[in-house]
Amino acid sequence: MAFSSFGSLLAAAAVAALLFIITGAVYRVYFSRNSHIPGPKLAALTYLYQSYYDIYPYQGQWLFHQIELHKQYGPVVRVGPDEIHIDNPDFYNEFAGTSKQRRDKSATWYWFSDMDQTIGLSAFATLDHDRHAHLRSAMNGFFAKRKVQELEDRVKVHVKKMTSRLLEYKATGELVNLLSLASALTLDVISEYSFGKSVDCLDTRDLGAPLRAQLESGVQLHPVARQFRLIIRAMLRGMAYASAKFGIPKEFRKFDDMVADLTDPAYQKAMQEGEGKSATETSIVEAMYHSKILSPAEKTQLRIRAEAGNLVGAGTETTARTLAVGLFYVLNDPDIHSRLLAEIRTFMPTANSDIPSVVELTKLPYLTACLHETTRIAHGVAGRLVRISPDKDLFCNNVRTPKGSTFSVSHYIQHTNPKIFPEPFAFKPDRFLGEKSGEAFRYLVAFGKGPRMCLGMNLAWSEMCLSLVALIGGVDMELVGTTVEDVTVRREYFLGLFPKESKGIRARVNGLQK
Ligand code: HEM
Repeated sequence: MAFSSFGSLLAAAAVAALLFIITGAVYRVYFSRNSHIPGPKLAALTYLYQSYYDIYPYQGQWLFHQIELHKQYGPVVRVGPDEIHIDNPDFYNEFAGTSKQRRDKSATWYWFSDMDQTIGLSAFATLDHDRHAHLRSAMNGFFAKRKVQELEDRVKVHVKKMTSRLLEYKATGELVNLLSLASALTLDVISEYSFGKSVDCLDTRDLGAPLRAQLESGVQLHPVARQFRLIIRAMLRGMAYASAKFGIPKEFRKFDDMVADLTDPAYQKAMQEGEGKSATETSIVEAMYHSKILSPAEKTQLRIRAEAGNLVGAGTETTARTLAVGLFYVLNDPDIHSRLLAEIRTFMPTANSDIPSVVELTKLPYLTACLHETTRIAHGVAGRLVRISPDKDLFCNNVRTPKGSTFSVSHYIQHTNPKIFPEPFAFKPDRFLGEKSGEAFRYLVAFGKGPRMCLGMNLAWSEMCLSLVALIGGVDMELVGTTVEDVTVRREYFLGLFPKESKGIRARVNGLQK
């Protein structure tokens, strides 16, 4: 008798659980705040729908699936239980917000937010609009145009080293991988900017390949961590604990450990300098330590380390990929190459001449157009950018995005819109020249807009501009066994990755440029 009543109790509990799940599912799909938005029912039901394209059986394919969804459902699509994706270039400013139009970030997407580990305490990972603005204001000055110009000679030192390094390939006859070279440069520059000391990848034989591999495999964790947020957060915390307590498993924490090792001396130096130092700081660690905006709790070594780590993550592959893709397209088209070289020669008469300043180079219209077109076609940030409007509903194509809901846009989709950028997969710098260029400029958003736009835009521009001029003006090289496919984004992990089977952007160096 007791057995049978226990059995009935179990059965009743199972029925109740099932009813709960079914009711929850029906509510999610048909009655929740996003139920009026068109999209696949499965996506409305569970984020596992995204994982199918992001993790298994497909990998890094969600971006491309979104394009298909827009073809089927229109410009506003429900792509998750609480996520809406928007493909309407005229909506971009609404998406980005302003200092007064608040835009939070979503905890689902920014799974690492608030963690002591990784970059969780950085401004980038801060969900709340106002708190983000406060933390970011302590770094704005260091990345402002004037400060980047002031520190331009530092970038030039690395660019010159890169050029010399490239010329060494002539002597050995070995092919150079231009993406590895560009990544070495950007890592060297951003580490010096962040910590006051470069990691000097350009001095290593493999151009810092292990460090790059860490960064590339790190980004591939994101879709998994978004889906299994709690598990991955717990694992990372556990690893940090195990690493601190037993010194293992360090393998998984190389990047964090490297950032910690680099932050420490810069932080100690700032501490020794004491409070109230004037604004002549030479690293972001120092600038933040001496910031008058941040409170002592916001200046702890742990938090400053998160900011510095984020800068290394954000400032390396984005810029390196963009630069390498730009180099590919220029070298791949003899007309573009000779037109650009002729223009560079007006400011840099020989391969051995000094590299002009970015301010001077801004006067070269074709170079500037090549750089704009490069940022469009390279997709430095290919994945969707995600926001929440906490105070107000937003409207796009008469569809309401409820306040509090997560919504996203994708630069890749905007930059390959054929109505704005005809023949979007062709490299055409001329679209950024002349009277008809207004439209292209209006919709070019490579660095984002609004309060959360790229912090490192001026630095990235300076690195790319000086490098393109130094390499095209200084080195005679040709592509070998590299096609457009090798620079085409085929996998998206926020960064746009090239095909797995690609052998890289390879070039032969013939010597100094004529
Ligand atoms: C071509 C190169 C680059 C591109 C295309 C690019 C693009 C972007 C984009 C689109 C965002 C906005 C992300 C979002 O809305 O969530 C962003 C944010 C950011 N970028 Fe860049 N970036 C580049 C280079 C750099 C460099 C060199 C740095 C180093 C300082 C950097 C640092 C950052 C930081 C710190 C953020 C977060 C800003 C915030 O949340 O306030 N980026 N970048």
